Amino acid sequence: MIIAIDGPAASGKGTLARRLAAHFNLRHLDTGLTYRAVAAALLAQGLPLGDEAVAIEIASHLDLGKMDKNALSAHEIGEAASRVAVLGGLREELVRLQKEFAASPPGAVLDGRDIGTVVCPDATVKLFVTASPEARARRRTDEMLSKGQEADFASVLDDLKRRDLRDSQRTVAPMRQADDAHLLDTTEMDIETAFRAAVDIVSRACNA
Ligand SMILES: Nc1ncnc2c1ncn2[C@@H]1O[C@H](COP(=O)(O)OP(=O)(O)OP(=O)(O)O)[C@@H](O)[C@H]1O
Ligand SMILES: Nc1ccn([C@@H]2O[C@H](COP(=O)(O)O)[C@@H](O)[C@H]2O)c(=O)n1
Repeated sequence: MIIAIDGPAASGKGTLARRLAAHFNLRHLDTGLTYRAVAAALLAQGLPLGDEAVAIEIASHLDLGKMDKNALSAHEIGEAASRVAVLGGLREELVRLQKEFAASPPGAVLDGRDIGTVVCPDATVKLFVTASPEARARRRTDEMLSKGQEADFASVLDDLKRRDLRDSQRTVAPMRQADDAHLLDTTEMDIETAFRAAVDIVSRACNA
């Protein structure tokens, strides 16, 4: 079984993907980390984020099992990831790795922006998880504050909106809801309610 989850930044897709993977005994890949890992390596080497040849080289050596979520979670790395994510050749290389991951038994949950449309177009079930920009900014601000980081709601909201616009308007594999994806709007749902709704969608799709 493959569960494809897409949605905008801080919509809660990663939280749902992790919990669904545990619930259905599947492996999980946060594909955003692959873009973040490449962006972080370019930043660390002081190279321009548009250097596609080096970005592809970095991607070709990426070990999906060694991506450090904590180290890659910084706000500025998310912004840089969204800039490298417009590079078509880099996407080809990362999508190749992501498809390989998805193809290994016993199945997997992948979350990102183009899982239902490009990486796993034949997924067993697809979810497009969203929430209002304000709800997402509130969640991200609270998350940053709880980690002892500085966070200002208004600038987090601006950053989210800018990143969503870039992700949905790029030419290659823009973020969009696949035609056959189930929309899950979690604006008014807490994590538990959203999880139960997602399990319900997946269970019904599997029994259909
Ligand atoms: N339904 C919800 N209600 C309240 N908070 C939530 C909900 N879902 C997730 N959160 C919280 O919101 C924050 C963002 O969630 P998460 O990291 O899962 O989003 P994401 O879509 O994977 O983000 P990104 O695209 O940046 O990786 C986390 O702190 C998470 O605990
Ligand atoms: N399948 C994907 C996943 C991510 N991206 C880009 O990476 C950025 C960071 O992703 P997070 O999920 O960790 O926030 C994101 O803004 C996208 O630009 C992508 O293009 N495709």
